[in-house]
Amino acid sequence: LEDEDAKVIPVRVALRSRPLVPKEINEGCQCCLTFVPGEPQVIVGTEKAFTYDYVFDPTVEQEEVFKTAVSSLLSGYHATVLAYGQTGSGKTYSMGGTYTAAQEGDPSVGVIPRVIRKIFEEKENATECEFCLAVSYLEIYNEEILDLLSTSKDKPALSIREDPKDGIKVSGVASSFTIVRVLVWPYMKLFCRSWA
Ligand SMILES: Nc1ncnc2c1ncn2[C@@H]1O[C@H](COP(=O)(O)OP(=O)(O)OP(=O)(O)O)[C@@H](O)[C@H]1O
Repeated sequence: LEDEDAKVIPVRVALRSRPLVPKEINEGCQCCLTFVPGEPQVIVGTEKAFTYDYVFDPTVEQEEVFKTAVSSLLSGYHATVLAYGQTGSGKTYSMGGTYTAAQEGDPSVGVIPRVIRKIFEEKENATECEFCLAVSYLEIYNEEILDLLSTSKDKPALSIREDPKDGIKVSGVASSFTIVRVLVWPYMKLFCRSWA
């Protein structure tokens, strides 16, 4: 990397605030954040201001979150979308963790199904390229790595290793598939079931 490139931080942080859910409205809860129009800034209470790379207020829809967070999906870089937040804050909703095929085309669809759709659209357009697609699905819980696509009843904990040639690898991950889009949706169902 050139000196200038080395300074670029390859992590962008977006804050998403979800709308109040019916239970909160019934209990008389109120939003304690103020959003600064045109600025990626949020004010907590009256004076504590925080600035992020992006701020999505409660009116922002899934499409905009996806476009912003995953804009350069096929630009040739490894990419990670990490949802972080307290329980009930909207991680599963944002990531699309409750996806069902009946939701196809609905504005409420989250990041993961949108990424899958986008990859297959781009693949169909780039007829001059050869693609190899694979998917695996791991959960890290209590410092154990589990393969959520494993069909065995007692999922064995997997270990993570660093390979000098291939980098970080989870050994023993049995569930990598080459896939065509029609086969992804059953896996999405399996993802969402495992998540629940
Ligand atoms: N942007 C949003 N618009 C509308 N409803 C939302 C939004 N984000 C979250 N919700 C709703 O808020 C509730 C909690 O969201 P969700 O289950 O995604 O939280 P979570 O962070 O995954 O929680 P947990 O860590 O407990 O699994 C759900 O009913 C979800 O549908």
